[in-house]
Amino acid sequence: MSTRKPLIAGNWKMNLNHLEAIALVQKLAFALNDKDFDRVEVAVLPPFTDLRSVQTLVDGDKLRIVYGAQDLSQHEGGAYTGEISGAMLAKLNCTYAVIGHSERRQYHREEDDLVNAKVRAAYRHSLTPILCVGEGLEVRQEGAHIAHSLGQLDGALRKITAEQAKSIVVAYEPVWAIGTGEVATPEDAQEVCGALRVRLAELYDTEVASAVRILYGGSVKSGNIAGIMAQPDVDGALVGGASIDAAEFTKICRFSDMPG
Ligand SMILES: O=C(CO)COP(=O)(O)O
Repeated sequence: MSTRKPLIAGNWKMNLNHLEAIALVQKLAFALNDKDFDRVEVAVLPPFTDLRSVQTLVDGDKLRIVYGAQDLSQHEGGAYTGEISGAMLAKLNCTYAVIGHSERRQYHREEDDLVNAKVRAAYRHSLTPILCVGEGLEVRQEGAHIAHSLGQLDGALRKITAEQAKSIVVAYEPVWAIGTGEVATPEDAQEVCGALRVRLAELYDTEVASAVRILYGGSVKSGNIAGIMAQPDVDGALVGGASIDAAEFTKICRFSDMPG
């Protein structure tokens, strides 16, 4: 039995303004209790414009929900119009920063070098990266999904020390399962998550490999979370669409009560 605390993280993507963000976090705080937070770490990942409001609410009401950003700049500051720095996110007490999400790789042409630079920027500001890896449909059909995901992991972790790597969160998100309703089977998720953990042991050591939390993401719902969480190398979920529905996200956080 692993000692890794499960993490259920809601990636809101480009949904909900700051007022809607407050309403959703309030609903989650009302629905979830101390027993839930003892069992599972619950994180929300709202748009940048919501973070200050979420921080104020979490601080003011001493909520046990943690939060983070969906991206950050690799730069420290200066003439980078439209970018948000790690220092700015750290000042808002963000715990996490999502890095290398497939939507950024696809629509913003983020490659492994940039992803690596962002991972390093996150560590400079004591933010925990939620590093996303995962293959598209063609790669899966060729049977190259493991090599592809491991390649993205290798690329992202260049120059990252064992001490740093120990705290990273890796999210395996097969692109063909994102927002499509096409969920990978629990065995598909385990196959790649297990391979990612073996690679962490090769890149570092077994201490790092057994400390790192590896999440699955892609059409996670209350109806499929239990089977996914039953896999030995899956330590949580990165939830998209279902994370902006308070009742549904609450059920996902209570995955141990859901039918498998
Ligand atoms: O991309 C995802 C989370 O980062 C998954 O999105 P969906 O849960 O909407 O498929």
